[in-house]
Amino acid sequence: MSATDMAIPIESITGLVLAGGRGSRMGGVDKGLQSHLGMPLALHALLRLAPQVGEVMISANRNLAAYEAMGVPVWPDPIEDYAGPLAGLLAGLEHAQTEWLVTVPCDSPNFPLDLVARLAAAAAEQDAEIAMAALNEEGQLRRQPVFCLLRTSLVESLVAFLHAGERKVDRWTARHRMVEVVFDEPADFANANTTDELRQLQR
Ligand SMILES: Nc1nc2c(ncn2[C@@H]2O[C@H](COP(=O)(O)OP(=O)(O)OP(=O)(O)O)[C@@H](O)[C@H]2O)c(=O)[nH]1
Repeated sequence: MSATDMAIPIESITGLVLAGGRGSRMGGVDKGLQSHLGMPLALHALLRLAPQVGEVMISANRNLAAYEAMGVPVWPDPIEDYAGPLAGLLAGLEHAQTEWLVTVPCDSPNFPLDLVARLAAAAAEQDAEIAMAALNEEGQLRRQPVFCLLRTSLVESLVAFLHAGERKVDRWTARHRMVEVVFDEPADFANANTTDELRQLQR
């Protein structure tokens, strides 16, 4: 079996676009709704993710009607005050009807078309509960917690973690069987944190 064979059936994976952040490095705007090549950034991520999974959803905390207009379910964080991407992940885990959930951020429109297949193949091969992308940047591996496939049965573990006031992704994933999946083209994961970075994505 090649590394990109879908070892976990596509129908058993829900895709979640994380768009619930503060966007403070972009002046507090709703990043997912910023225009990129004529479409909201979050819609790019959604359209790229949809063929890789069985169903898709969005995690957002403001302008919910604008996200709902993208035609998929939209869930606000179940924890207030912008607890970070883990809070969006919790919304996804609570609402997904499938065995697996995969997340992508709204601000990274060019992620690989085989992202989910590669994460799923690694999770199945290693019998892992979590498969997380890691970028190989000149020999340094940098984990990408927002590009992550995980079993939805982890929901109770995450609820307990967040309700204990914990917020650090690494501290939570360390409690579970996790496999890192290395991607060698960091440019595929370029994202827009600032207005300048958004302009650069458009080149
Ligand atoms: N649901 C949810 N998503 C979040 C939250 N914080 C960040 N995200 C998402 O996680 C991804 C990475 O977020 P960052 O770019 O690090 O954070 P941000 O809040 O969007 O932007 P900054 O305020 O500039 O750090 C983006 O897709 C965000 O929308 C949150 O509190 N809830």
